[in-house]
Amino acid sequence: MEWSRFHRHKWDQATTFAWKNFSSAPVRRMFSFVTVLGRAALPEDKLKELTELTQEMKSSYSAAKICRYDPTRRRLDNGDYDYNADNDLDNDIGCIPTLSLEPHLVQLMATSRDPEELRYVWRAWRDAAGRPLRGKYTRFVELSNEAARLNGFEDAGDFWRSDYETDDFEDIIDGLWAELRPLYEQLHAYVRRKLIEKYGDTIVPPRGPIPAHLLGNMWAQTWTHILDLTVPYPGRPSVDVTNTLRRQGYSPFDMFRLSESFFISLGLEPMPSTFWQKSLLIKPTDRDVICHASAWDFCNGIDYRIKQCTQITMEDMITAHHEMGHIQYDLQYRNQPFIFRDGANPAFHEAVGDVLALSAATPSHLQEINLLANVDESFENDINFLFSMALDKIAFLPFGYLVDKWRWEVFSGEISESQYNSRWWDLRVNYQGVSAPLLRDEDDFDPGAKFHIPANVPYVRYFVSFIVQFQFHAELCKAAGHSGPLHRCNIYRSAEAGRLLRNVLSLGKSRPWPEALSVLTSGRTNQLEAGPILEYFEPLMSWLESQNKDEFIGWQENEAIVLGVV
Ligand SMILES: CC(=O)N[C@@H](CC(=O)O)C(=O)NC[C@H](CC1(C(=O)N[C@@H](Cc2ccc(O)cc2)C(=O)O)CCCC1)C(=O)O
Ligand SMILES: [Zn+2]
Repeated sequence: MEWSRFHRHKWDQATTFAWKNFSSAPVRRMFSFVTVLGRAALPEDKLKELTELTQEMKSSYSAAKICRYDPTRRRLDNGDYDYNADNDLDNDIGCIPTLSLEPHLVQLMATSRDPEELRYVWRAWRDAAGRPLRGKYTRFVELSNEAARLNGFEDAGDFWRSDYETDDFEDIIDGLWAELRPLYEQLHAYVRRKLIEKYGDTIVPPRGPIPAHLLGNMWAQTWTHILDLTVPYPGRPSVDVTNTLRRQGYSPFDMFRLSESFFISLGLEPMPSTFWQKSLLIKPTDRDVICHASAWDFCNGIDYRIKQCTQITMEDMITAHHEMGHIQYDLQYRNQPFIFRDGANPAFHEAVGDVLALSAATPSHLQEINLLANVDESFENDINFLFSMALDKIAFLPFGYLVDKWRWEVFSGEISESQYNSRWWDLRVNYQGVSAPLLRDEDDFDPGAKFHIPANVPYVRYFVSFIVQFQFHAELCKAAGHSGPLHRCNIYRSAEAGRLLRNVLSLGKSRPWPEALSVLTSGRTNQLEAGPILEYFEPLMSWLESQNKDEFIGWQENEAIVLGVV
């Protein structure tokens, strides 16, 4: 409470100045930030309630566990799992919940190929993590909106969108999605066909949405874990180097050192020594921690840490780059005035690590660091690589878009409490072409089963990051003197690329992000553009269109197969 009283005092002081007509633009900019108080603008008792609510939701989500799948358990006559059936543990709740999201359920959703087990895990997680939050969330929305209004915003969504400093932000996002949707639909149609080959068309509808439990991820947000079921040209060296990492005895520490060496190769900052002493890179066995990876700036120019329950997988190697990208950005703007020590906009902060990972994940780079046997640059290998990148970067786009579309509409009141779950599934079907594998109703709270909703972390930053990171990639590749297809570019060891990146990141939030984009592109543009990501995936797009020529592109909602319907 101390901090908010201090903050409020500064706020009272700052708001007494007629700062809006100060002559100096940087000073005006500083005042525009320091006068936004956020939730501390609430009266003490409501601030306390909101803080406690957020904490309760976060810890409830992080502690959620489910029981092991038991195929022998009785079934209801509609084929549904009987959650109340007694089983050999014959205690009153029928089982002891022992499986947590990380690493157990992440692993199960990625590796199980049993639709029944997947459907059980998918539902049990939502029962354990989402349902209990429903009531709390409504009160949370009320208090968040009250705080936003005290800061002069319409509602909490308006407050969040103000980070992008443009009043037509939603139109910009809609426009980018419209440009990228055709590529997403081609990928969706191809993956659906492959899943029909695996599971049959009684589970996967040939002209309908894909059931969410079959896509290798608890939220169907990235599809990299079903690469084995969908890879265009099987039997070639896999770009998923998980097994090689394990065979070579990589530790979590080694994976973070690998990521750091990429940053250093560009002339960027090494991790400070305290980073290696104080980061938590392995899930502790003696206590419950919030395993959702995170990067922390302790705002003293010395102490920076990552918390990640690291598994030895390619996914976690990429995540290590992502988290270290946050720390690198923190380091690059540490000499800015405190109020400017932030990303030019939230998406920039999310893009940094992913930009380096775009180079680090290339087959040529993986060969260079002995994680991949010699892979010839054949057409088939190119398509396999682009396809695996699309399962991450393209599959994610509609999800990255719809999470905050849902939240903005809840904050604005367009979605009332009685519509939380039905509107969530409207968006999931319309934008993602993904459906619930079993009947859902308003006792469920499926949005709550995704970390960022109980943790109150905005999400559209990832949608924008997945687009802007390709703008960064294109410009850094140009600076590195790359010629040839964009997807083969690897900026490793390029001092020129490093210098350009440093020029952008060191600005922090001192200039509006269009100016940072202008620095990145040497004045060519200051807008978010889908061109680079479309250029990167162009070879895959034409290949998919030829593969899909007899395929039904898109999905019809009424074709959805929803089990649990008698
Ligand atoms: C103090 C604090 O909170 N710090 C911030 C960072 C900062 O603001 O400085 C922070 O650490 N945020 C945590 C969050 C973690 C992750 C995440 O949530 N990812 C999204 C979306 C996504 C999916 C695929 C992908 O390749 C990239 C992103 C998800 O998992 O749905 C999980 C692993 C990856 C990133 C993060 O690092 O962004
Ligand atoms: Zn991030």
